Amino acid sequence: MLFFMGVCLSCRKSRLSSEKSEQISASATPLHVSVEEQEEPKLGPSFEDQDSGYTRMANTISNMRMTNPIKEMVSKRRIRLKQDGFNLDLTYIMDNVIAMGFPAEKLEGVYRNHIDDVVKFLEEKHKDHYKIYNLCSERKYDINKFRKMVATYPFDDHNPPKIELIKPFCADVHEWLSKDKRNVAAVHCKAGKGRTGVMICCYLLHGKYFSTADEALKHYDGMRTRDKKGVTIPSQKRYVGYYATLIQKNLNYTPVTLLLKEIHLEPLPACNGGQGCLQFVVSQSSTKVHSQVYEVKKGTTSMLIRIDRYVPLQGDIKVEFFNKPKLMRKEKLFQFWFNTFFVTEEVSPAELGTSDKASGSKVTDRSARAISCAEPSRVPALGMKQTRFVFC
Ligand SMILES: O=P(O)(O)O[C@@H]1[C@@H](OP(=O)(O)O)[C@H](OP(=O)(O)O)[C@H](O)[C@H](OP(=O)(O)O)[C@H]1OP(=O)(O)O
Repeated sequence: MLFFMGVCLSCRKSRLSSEKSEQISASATPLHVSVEEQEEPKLGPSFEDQDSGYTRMANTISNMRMTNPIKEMVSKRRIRLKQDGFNLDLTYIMDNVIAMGFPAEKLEGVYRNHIDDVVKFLEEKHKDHYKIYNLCSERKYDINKFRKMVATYPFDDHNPPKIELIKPFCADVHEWLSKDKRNVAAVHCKAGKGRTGVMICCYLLHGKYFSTADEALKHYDGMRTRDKKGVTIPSQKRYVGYYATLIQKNLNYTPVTLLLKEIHLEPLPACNGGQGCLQFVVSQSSTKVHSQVYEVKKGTTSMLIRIDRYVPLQGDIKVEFFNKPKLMRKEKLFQFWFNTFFVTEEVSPAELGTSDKASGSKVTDRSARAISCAEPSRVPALGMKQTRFVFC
């Protein structure tokens, strides 16, 4: 069985939301200069191009003192680059591979890397030899600031990429880095931690810097964060593992169709004091393909969900579980991603027999496959949720 440890998705209380950021005084401007540095900072060329009062207010020590602590608070345990007057949420994972936070514009640049500071850093340190990889599906910026050296491989926050996105990304980075030994790849998403880590780890496997997903993840986690918690979401780690499998076994990914037959849940989410309604939704390519609601009786500790009409699934599959109390809004409990190509564990006749007995039907298919996933619940008290999907 596969067990993955991860952070609780619901513990996101320390977020400095964009709404909050709008309340920060416009005099708090983004600068790359550290608090310690006493001389007047030099700003990047494109920053100076902006003829606004906001820009003119930028060069004061008090502003630096104001913004760097905010940036440091927002970047939490990510390792920052503090060097030569720069103070950026940016880390070298390898000599030529950088992970960094979103190059933000306007007021968001007060609490994240300001795009002009990132431009200035890259122009100063890697002039004509940098290429940016934007992984955010939710946002973009003016690529002219980076001389149009920006490639996008978008996917959603807190989710793994589509499996088909990984190889082109790795091939692109590899081609770029192979062109000139001075070239660097600067990869970012929003925080430059989870999604960035997934893709960088895949590249580290692709480039044969590491041979297993665990080694690549361990390297990334240690380089990017002080608490060694870089890629923490189990589904994201699972996809790094998938890419490692493709490389280790020299496989070409091809979509595989499986029929979803059963879902086993243990322990059961104890919603509403042990009873309630549990809904699960299965999606493929962002389209809902199956949804069921189950009543959970008090004292039930596990559940075997039999799918009456087997659901054909192919490729990247997302399964979400919700607590759906009557007359109240449903609440997401946890979710998993897996890809059907990698569902290879054979189900023993004994396991099929057990689940079969429960339903009273007869199963003769011995080539059934299964995958077990564990994901932390979004409701912290519910802990890790172990789910097993059985296919035929
Ligand atoms: O792990 P956390 O709790 O720091 O979550 C990160 C988020 O911080 P939050 O706690 O929501 O303020 C963080 O959001 P903020 O930068 O804090 O707005 C990102 O969503 C980050 O994902 P990615 O690196 O952009 O793929 C998130 O990282 P992942 O959990 O997706 O790895």
